[in-house]
Amino acid sequence: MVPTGPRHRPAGPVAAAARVATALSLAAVVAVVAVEPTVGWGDLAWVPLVAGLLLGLPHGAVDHLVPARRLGRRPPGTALFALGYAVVAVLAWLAFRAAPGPALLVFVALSVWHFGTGETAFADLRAGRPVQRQATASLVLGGLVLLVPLARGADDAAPVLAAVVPGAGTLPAAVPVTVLAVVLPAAAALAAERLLSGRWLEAAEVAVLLVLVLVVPPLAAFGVWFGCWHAVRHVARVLAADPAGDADPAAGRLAAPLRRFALAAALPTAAVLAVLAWVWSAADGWRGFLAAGLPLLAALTLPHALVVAWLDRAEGDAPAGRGPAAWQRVRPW
Ligand SMILES: CC1=C(/C=C/C(C)=C/C=C/C(C)=C/C=O)C(C)(C)CCC1
Ligand SMILES: [Fe+2]
Repeated sequence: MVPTGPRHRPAGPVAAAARVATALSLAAVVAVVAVEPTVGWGDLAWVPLVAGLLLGLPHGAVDHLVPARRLGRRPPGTALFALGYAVVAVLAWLAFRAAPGPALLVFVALSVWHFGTGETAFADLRAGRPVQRQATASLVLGGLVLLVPLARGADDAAPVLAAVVPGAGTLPAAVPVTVLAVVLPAAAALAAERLLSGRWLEAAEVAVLLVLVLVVPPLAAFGVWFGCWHAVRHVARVLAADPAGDADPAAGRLAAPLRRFALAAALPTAAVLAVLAWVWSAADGWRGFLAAGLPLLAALTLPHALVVAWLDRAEGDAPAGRGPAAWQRVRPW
């Protein structure tokens, strides 16, 4: 697909998908927040976590097709790329098995970066700006949606972490306190900065996320954010890069691109679900399921984060109107 337009990628194909994704993600988060002061999540707080993790699975399922869609590659290139993707995932899984402690730290750091850059990239595209690197904002946003729930939910996460990293001691109590003391004021400052620069929707979103991570049981907060916010917004970007061209998404017709996405995502998602079903059957409750599933999640996250980082670079470096040559400069292989 060759982008067109004078200065940067037009909001066209992204705009409709981004609007729907914004509405869906905000509605889901507000609904989950509303449950807490009314009926309360109580003992069911693990449901949004596990459901959110499962719901979020397909968002990475067409990663192996993204460069092909962007660059118009033919199947042999795509097959090779999918193979490389799988090799990176297997290597990450082996690293997790060999050194779970350091691997978990790297996984959390990578996740903070991936979640934060996902937020800023989506906001840029939605506003019709080229994707820009915003390191501080990314760290703050990634910290807000992952580190704050982990810090607030340290007691819930402890048995999972103990199972993933056998023999590791408990985290000093100062760690979660420091995380909260740094990330929460930083997020409030980011909301204020966005508001002062006239980016009121982004400011409101940071405020909504602050309420989410402070009000809802922490791991449930992370689950709904992951499945209904991060994944939904990423899928919107994928729909905008629909292989059939810009016409459908640009005209706001999302059903056909969504169908093509669902078709392409079905097999990889089914394969991961089959592995997870086996993990669930062997696990003793949801904590055991998480402990066994985390290395798998981490393994899939590494190639996923790399592909999305490439996509961000492509959507920042290859502004519209420069033709395929501009895209070739940012080929991933
Ligand atoms: C450590 C830990 C968690 C961390 C999950 C992470 C870090 C998920 C990252 C996923 C990514 C980056 C997906 C890519 O799109 C849970 C399950 C919340 C709870 C238990 C302890
Ligand atoms: Fe992701």
